[in-house]
Amino acid sequence: MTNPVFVAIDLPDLAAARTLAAAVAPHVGGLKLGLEFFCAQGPAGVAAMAALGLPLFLDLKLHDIPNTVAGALHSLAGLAPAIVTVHAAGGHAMLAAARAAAPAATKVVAVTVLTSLDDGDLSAIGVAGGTATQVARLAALVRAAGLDGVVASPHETAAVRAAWSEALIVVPGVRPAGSAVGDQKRVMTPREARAAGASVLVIGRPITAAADPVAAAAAIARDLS
Ligand SMILES: O=c1ccn([C@@H]2O[C@H](COP(=O)(O)O)[C@@H](O)[C@H]2O)c(=O)[nH]1
Repeated sequence: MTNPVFVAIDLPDLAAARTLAAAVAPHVGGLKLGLEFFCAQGPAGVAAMAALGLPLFLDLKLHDIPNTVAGALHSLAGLAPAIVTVHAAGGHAMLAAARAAAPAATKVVAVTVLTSLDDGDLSAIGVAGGTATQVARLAALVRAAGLDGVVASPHETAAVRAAWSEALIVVPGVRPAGSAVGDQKRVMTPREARAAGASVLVIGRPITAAADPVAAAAAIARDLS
C-alpha cells in the first residue's frame, strides 16, 4: 500500500522546512505546503521543496472569480504540483475554470467545510443544515464541475465515498490517539480516517510539533500498514 500521509509542513523558514521534510520523508507519502510556507517563500521555495523528490500538495485554497483562479493556476503550472486546492464555495464556474487551467497531471480538489468548523460555526455564517449536509451538497457541486475530489473531514468521508466512489478524498483533521486536537473540530485517528475511505491523510502538528517528528511519522506509518 502506498503511504497515504502527506505531512503538512507549516513553517515560514525554508531551511527549517527542508530539514524537517527530509527527516520525515522515509515515513510519509508526500509533502503538503500551505499558505504559511507559500506566503513566506513563494514559488521558488516550493521548487526547492520539490527537489526533495516527494509528491507535492500545494494547499493554497484558491477562492476568487473564475478568471483570477484560472490565472493563478496558470501561474502555478510550472511547479507541477501533484495536488492543488480551491474552495468549493467559489461555485461551479470557478471550479470548472480551475480544473481547465491546471495541468492534466495535477489533481484539483475543493475544500468543502474546513475541519476547524462545526455545526455552530456554519450556523453563525448563515449556513443551515450542519456540516454533513453542507459537505454532501458541496461534494456534489465539485463532482459536477469535473474536479478530481474534495477536502473533507474524517466525519464526512464515508458518506462522500459512498456517493462518489472514484473521488480523491483528502482528509485533514487527523489525530493519532492522545495527540492534541488544537484548532481542529472534526477529527479522527489515521486508521479511522483511512477505514472511512480517505485517499490522502493530511497530518501536520502531530508529526511536526512532536518531540521526535521522525518517530511520530514512523509510528503513524506503522499503524496504517
Ligand atoms: O479543512 C481543512 C483544510 C486544510 N487543512 C490544512 O491541513 C493541515 C492540518 O494540520 P494539522 O497540524 O494536522 O492540524 C493544515 O496545514 C491546514 O491548513 C485543514 O486543517 N483543514
